[in-house]
Amino acid sequence: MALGFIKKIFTFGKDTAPEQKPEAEVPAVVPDDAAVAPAPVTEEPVVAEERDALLDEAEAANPEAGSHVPDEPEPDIYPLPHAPNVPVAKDPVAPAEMETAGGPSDDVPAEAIEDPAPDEEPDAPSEVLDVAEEPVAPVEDVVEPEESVAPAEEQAVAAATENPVLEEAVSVEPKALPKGFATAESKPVAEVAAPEPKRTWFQRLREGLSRTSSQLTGQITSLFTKRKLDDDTLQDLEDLLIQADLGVETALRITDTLASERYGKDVTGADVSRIMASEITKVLAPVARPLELDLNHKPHVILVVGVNGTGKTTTIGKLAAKLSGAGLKVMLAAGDTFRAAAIEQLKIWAERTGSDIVSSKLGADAAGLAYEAYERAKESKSDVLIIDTAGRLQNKTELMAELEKIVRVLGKLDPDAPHTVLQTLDATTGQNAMNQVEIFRNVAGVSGLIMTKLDGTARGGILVAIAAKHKLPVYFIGVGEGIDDLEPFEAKDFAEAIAGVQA
Ligand SMILES: Nc1nc2c(ncn2[C@@H]2O[C@H](COP(=O)(O)OP(=O)(O)OP(=O)(O)O)[C@@H](O)[C@H]2O)c(=O)[nH]1
Repeated sequence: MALGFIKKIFTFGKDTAPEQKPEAEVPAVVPDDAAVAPAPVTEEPVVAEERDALLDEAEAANPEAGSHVPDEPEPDIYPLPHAPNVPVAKDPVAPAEMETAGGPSDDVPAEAIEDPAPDEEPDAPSEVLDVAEEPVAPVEDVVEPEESVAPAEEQAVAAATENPVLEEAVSVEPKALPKGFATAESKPVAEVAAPEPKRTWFQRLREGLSRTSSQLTGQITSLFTKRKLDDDTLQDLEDLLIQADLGVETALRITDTLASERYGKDVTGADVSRIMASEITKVLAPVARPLELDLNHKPHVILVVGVNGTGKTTTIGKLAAKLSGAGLKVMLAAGDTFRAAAIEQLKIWAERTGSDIVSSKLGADAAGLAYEAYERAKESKSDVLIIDTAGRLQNKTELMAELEKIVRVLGKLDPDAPHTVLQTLDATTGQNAMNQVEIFRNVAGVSGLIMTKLDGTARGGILVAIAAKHKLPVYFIGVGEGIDDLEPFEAKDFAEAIAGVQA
């Protein structure tokens, strides 16, 4: 086992092991032990100049972007342990609790950080701007110089060498990706842990989609009761499928196949469900793909976008847990500078998952924060940088312009960055998800999707219509609020759940 890897794992000391419950107060994100506290964030003049020039250039390209935020973000970096085999806490604080626990910062009026409901249009509150324009408070969280970490590191290495349990714990290959990810070189994904009993999440998926499936199968059964398959029943069936959000294209695939097999004959609900499942699987199979990481990039940058409340921050936490659990060094960037609670929430996820985090003040320039995060991730040789963004509605011109600016700034740092632009879709949304994909695809170049909340009262049919139209990869599905409730997307499972076919 490489000594260097052991050192890497224990660089930040076991005092900050991820099992620790986060304190209610925000500073709990930073290790208590002064010996592992982070180094003061100092801005090198050359870097600052380059950044400012780049941001100015990006802003000149689109003056609307970032015009409401201050020029100088003040990123704080919170190096946290990233021991790959240290189990992460199973039951994260529910985000609602997190918001309460973190609470708004004292200097921010409560109304400035109110989370707009998903369907509301979040005007940038003037209070947020006021806060952004206030003199910047001194950096609260300080990074300890690297040298001071050495004794703890040595102790940890010694402990690992003496302790067979620890030694075993650090012996897993750091680059074994979790299920659902792949690298360009090796598409097949190695499973790093025994899979959870499939029943658990699959059952939740089925329950979530049961509203769609039971309604649909009930209507189909009554449609074909004592009726042979003719043009009228086919038309009625097509209407039902379209009402279930499956889209015209897939509805026609299903009715065509049914007609070719059983025209003029008796048809049962089971016949239709079987054909539905089969045709939906054909539509979804090409998009059920692993999230491919190009680890030559260091960092591989994942930008996470989507409408408010679709599950961006939670999904980032779940992804970070999978990646850091597999030994990858992960950095998170709290680019949702619009909402104080979102920053606190991401800090908690960083601590839980042993990821590093870069954050800035509420209302800071998100593109500037993305720039800083990239630089920090590069310096610290992070494998993956995941950037959270403010939830925004697609009709908010200035907010969408800000998102464009983030993409442009990252592109200047690495022409291929962001390497993945992930959009989260809320499965309870229905048809509106289609518009969301169209618009975010144009603005941010969305390269893949994650559908969340499939454990709720989901309306998953729209994912089939989106797959048929956009053919964007669907990497994972969210089936709960917990850290492990993110599953690789499987076309057949999903299709059968929608069609109400028994597994
Ligand atoms: N049941 C369920 N809830 C989820 C899932 N994913 C996220 N949530 C919940 O959805 C709510 C919103 O999630 P967030 O991660 O805060 O969403 P966001 O997109 O970051 O929201 P903004 O910060 O407002 O833009 C939270 O209560 C999450 O716990 C999921 O897969 N299932």
